[in-house]
Amino acid sequence: MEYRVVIPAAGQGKRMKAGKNKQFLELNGQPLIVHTIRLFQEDSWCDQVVLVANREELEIMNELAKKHSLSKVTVVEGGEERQHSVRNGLSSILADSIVLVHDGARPFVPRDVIHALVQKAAEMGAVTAAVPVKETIKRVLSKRVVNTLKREELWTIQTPQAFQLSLIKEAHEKAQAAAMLGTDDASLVEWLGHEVAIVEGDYQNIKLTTPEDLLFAEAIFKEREMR
Ligand SMILES: Nc1ccn([C@@H]2O[C@H](COP(=O)(O)OP(=O)(O)OP(=O)(O)O)[C@@H](O)[C@H]2O)c(=O)n1
Ligand SMILES: C[C@](O)(CO)[C@H](O)COP(=O)(O)O
Repeated sequence: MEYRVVIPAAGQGKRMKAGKNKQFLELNGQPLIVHTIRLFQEDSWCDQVVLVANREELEIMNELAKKHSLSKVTVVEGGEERQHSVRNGLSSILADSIVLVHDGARPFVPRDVIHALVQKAAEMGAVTAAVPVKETIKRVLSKRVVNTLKREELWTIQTPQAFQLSLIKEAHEKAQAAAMLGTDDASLVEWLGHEVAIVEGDYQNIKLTTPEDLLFAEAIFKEREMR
């Protein structure tokens, strides 16, 4: 099977407090974004990697791709919010196909999860990786518990999310026209009224968001080296 992937990497990484875009943080000897791109560069099913970068980082991203022989990469400019960055990335893909959207900040997604998503998207049009919530989740207002949610119905949503290109483009265009902002791409498809399937992801598929996530990342690299 074939797919393309859009990788939004045009954030600021403010919560990481690294003083620079976290995509450039060195992890296990290579920048975070290089680890993430490699997942797709090395996957024979992947035809193209659309890397979305900040305007002032376009050149450095192109240089990184060249230096690390990431030949599938095309770099495009990002936007104000993640959603705008993904929309820009999608608009650079013309031929209808299966497209994945995957955060630049998630370097650990396993290949079998990627392939399961591609297959499910071909069948259903829209699918996201997710893992069951492990903790008890309560709704809280003004530091008072409102109620306890049914844990068996709660899933933590990850990327990749996989779509038929025409469907996710329609969702993004309509969301843009209605000024609707979602924290992920699947929520725009839900908002259109289209069903979104779940493929079981992986608890190691963390998003590097805050400084303690770097400790978890180091541990995952170590564990993988020992396999
Ligand atoms: N305008 C934006 C904002 C985010 N992203 C990307 O979307 C992914 C998930 O976002 P997040 O982890 O929130 O990254 P940042 O926005 O960089 O982090 P922060 O919110 O802490 O500034 C990241 O790979 C980030 O680079 C993007 O391409 N364009
Ligand atoms: C897309 C995402 O990674 C799914 O968990 C997440 O919603 C991104 O959210 P953030 O607000 O950019 O951290």
